[in-house]
Amino acid sequence: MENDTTASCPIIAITSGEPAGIGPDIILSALSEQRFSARLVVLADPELLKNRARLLGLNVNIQVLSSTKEVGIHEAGKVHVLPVTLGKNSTAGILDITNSPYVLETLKQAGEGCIRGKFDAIVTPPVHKGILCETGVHFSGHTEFFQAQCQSPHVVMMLATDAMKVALVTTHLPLKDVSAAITEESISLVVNALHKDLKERFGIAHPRILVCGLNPHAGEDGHLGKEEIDVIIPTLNKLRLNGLDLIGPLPADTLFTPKYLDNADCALAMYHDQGLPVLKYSGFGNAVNITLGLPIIRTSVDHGTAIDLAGTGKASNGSLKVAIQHAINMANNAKKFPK
Ligand SMILES: NC(=O)C1=CN([C@@H]2O[C@H](COP(=O)(O)OP(=O)(O)OC[C@H]3O[C@@H](n4cnc5c(N)ncnc54)[C@H](O)[C@@H]3O)[C@@H](O)[C@H]2O)C=CC1
Ligand SMILES: NCC(=O)COP(=O)(O)O
Repeated sequence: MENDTTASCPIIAITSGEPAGIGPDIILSALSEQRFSARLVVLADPELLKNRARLLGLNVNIQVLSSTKEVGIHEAGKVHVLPVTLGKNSTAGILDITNSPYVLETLKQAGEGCIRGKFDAIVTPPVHKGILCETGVHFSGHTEFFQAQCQSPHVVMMLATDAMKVALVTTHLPLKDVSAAITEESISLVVNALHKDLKERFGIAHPRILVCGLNPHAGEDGHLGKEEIDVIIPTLNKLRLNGLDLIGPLPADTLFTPKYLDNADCALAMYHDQGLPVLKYSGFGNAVNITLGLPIIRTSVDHGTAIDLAGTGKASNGSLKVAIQHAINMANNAKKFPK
């Protein structure tokens, strides 16, 4: 019976994130404080976790495994680790380029394990994009990393709190490049992927999506920008012919008000800083970041590496707990309704 229960629990891979950031701290505290109904395995250097637990004064039982077959159902205070070796001992709060290959290796192993069915989902604590880029690789985010690894034609970044969901047409793009990236193709791919996953992964039978304009006042009839008239409105009209329930484009400053949000399932922003500040204002510390459109399940936290808090015990683990729980729920749903 115990074995049946164990086998039916999803295996969730948790990467360590940037070793000098708060990733190790929040993994240790979250897995100590709460029991999750899943087999959790952390891809990390065991010494990093042991050192950080000592620094934080956390009494955690860190068990190093050689295979996922050894992972039992999570118990509060126990951390199962599949070892990945750091380039160099990491000091909390001090970024070191020597450890960038380690960070990328944890992501690579997590993605490969998920693609091969060894893991049911990945949860990623934050990485520091800058220190990864300094090795010469272009790393703009986990979203794009897993998109490339899974060879997915298009993915969608969506952040969610209990109160709202916000998805993005463009992800980590310099602002000067956003307008050119708002095309019929990009909007259609994102809207279709979002609609599909809201139905299949979130059980929303008829998703209603609010769509932001790009310009102030959604272009004010073309007087404050033409992207709405030239691209966004015609594309939404075509998508509506397929039965999609799309409201907009609405001016982003009024879309994010209860009148609209209370009557829709998700808001779609045109770019990162149009949508995410609102979401973070409403629920920073308790939101989840989910990559839609991948063949695998990936969730993440709503915050960055918070280098200033690493090793201090002041980092909140709220978002990581929400990200782990979402990954478990999505993995259980995927088992119930295999594609
Ligand atoms: N999922 C990921 O991998 C993400 C990575 N990042 C990366 O993180 C790095 C730092 O980014 P910042 O813009 O400084 O954002 P940040 O989220 O690391 O820090 C912003 C502020 O929030 C505080 N904060 C962040 N997380 C907290 C937590 N769990 N508990 C309490 N306070 C918290 C920090 O102390 C700081 O004052 C960048 O390299 C960025 O690219 C940012 C967002 C997500
Ligand atoms: N603001 C969210 C963010 O930057 C996280 O990006 P990703 O690493 O999840 O792609």
